[in-house]
Amino acid sequence: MPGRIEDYAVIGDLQTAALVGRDGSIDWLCLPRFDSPACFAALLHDDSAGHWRMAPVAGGPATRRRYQDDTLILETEWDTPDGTVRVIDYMPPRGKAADVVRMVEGLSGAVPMRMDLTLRFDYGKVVPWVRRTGPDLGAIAGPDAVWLRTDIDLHGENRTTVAEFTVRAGERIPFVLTYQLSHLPRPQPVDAERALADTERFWRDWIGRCDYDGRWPDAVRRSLLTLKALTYAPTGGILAAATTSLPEQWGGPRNWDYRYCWLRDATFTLQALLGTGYVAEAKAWREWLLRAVAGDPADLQIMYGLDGTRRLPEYELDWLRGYEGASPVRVGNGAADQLQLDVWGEVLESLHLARESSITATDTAWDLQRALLEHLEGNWRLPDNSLWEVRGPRRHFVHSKVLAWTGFDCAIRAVEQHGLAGSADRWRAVRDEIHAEVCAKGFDTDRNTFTQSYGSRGLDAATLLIPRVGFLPASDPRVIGTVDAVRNELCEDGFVLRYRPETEGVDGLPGTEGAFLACTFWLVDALDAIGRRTEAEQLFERLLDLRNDVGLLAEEYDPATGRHMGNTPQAFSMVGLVNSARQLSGTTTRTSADATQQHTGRR
Ligand SMILES: OC[C@H]1O[C@H](O[C@H]2O[C@H](CO)[C@@H](O)[C@H](O)[C@H]2O)[C@H](O)[C@@H](O)[C@@H]1O
Repeated sequence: MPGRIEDYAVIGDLQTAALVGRDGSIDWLCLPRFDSPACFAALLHDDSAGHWRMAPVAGGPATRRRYQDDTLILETEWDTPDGTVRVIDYMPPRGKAADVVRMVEGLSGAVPMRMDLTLRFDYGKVVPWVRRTGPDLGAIAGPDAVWLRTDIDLHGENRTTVAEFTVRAGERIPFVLTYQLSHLPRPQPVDAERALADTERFWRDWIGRCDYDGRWPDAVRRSLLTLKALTYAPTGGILAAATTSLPEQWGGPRNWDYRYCWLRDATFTLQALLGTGYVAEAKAWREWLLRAVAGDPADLQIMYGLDGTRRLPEYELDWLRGYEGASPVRVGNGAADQLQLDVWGEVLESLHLARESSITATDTAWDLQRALLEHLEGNWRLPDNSLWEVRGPRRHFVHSKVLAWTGFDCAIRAVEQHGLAGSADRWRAVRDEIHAEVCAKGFDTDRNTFTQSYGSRGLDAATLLIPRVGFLPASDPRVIGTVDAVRNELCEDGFVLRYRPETEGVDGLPGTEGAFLACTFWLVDALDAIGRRTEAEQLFERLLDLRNDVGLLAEEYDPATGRHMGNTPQAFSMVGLVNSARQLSGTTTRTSADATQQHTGRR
């Protein structure tokens, strides 16, 4: 059975990622890309949907686990009555093929070990043919082939490949699993020791470029490494998370596929990367963005595939029970076809941010921004699905309008501060109109808080972002009132819900969900911005305590059970950690909000 969501660590090669449980089982792996069908899908069913366990014969959770320094090399150790053993898991930088290496190292005594390898292609549906070919074991079905190379004897048990062996102190026994399209020749397996050194060098070089010198450096570096692991290197696209359908509600049906590039999530990620020295990643993201959104601005999508693919049809995998029975398991994401007005603002903000930093402007980027503004000018009055991608009726969401305001604000500053050509006067008029409308229709004067949508009684954690984008200064009583309202009415045990789903049935789904970790980081930032530093720090420390043993956060947290919920590891959450740490450390924040504050003398 799959472990708790917080039991999983991630390893990856910037094209895909595997989740490794505390019991030594890889329960999630899509090959060859993040968004390919999984060949290990036990996470969403049970072992029979594919898994790869490497553990002492007695099994059970590891005694301790850690990443090797600032790398994505995972070390899992068991102390057993026979001795101590370590399994080192890593995915070397991608050469011709994807490799997962599991190196079993004896630390003391002689530990009896067992390996169980159950390969099931197409998310657990397809049982491959498994054949021994020379030193390799090949598993082939349809387009896919996976090869395992090891010197240890293998045998079959109930459609699972098993190895039983003993590892003695000082021994290192490698198992190398390699993916290849089935019509291609058997791949050259990597040399496990050399691949380990290459993997270590890659991550050390990468983290060596980090210029973060604020507080909580270990937590920030681990978050950055995780964000990098969620980057699809061939295109520069940034994923929301490595998994699909980990539930936001025990038992479902709030289960979604996050293995795609959301413009919103990636914009937040870009801010975290740019603010910590990773300009190359930000450049790659901008180029990805320009390619993905090329064409008619009316066709801008809120999310794309890793390579900019537009069609992401949502369907259900009815042969999988779902994580702890939370069904359905979904692949694809219907939110791709939604109208979410904030995305125009976020794209404009991220391109502005790139311009404000050391990334050279291009004519193409400015042409795109002008086209997006033109579209937004004609459409900002429409109701939409909001950043929360509600599946209920469209509404006039306050956050969507605020982000539309942000889009115009960024463009006006591009003209005023960078001398770019544009209709600043017209944009100023639209910006002011949006501002006036939001303050008139989206603010509840009786309760002194912004609401989720015009005329609604519901609250929305996204209104915590109002001071961040510079829509109102943090000192404005309406901002302070909103922060207090969120703190008092939208928190469970101090952790922030996105909104209360039960209010007005806003998202069109049954049931409720956990606390949203990104929103809780936004509360940290907002508390700090309004001068309540101690409260902000206390909440931040509580969030740090929610990280699992290897520093990862899923999307949500359930205060009732103390468990992670939702897809993992999630960029939104890890970004929240980085940005809050930066803010509480007083490190320079290159967001447009800062530019606004400098520009208008606010704060
Ligand atoms: O709550 C319903 C929606 O949940 C998902 O969206 C959430 O995740 C996105 C990726 O991190 C994020 O950008 C968005 O703001 C979140 O609400 C799901 O992808 C949607 O299909 C679903 O409607």
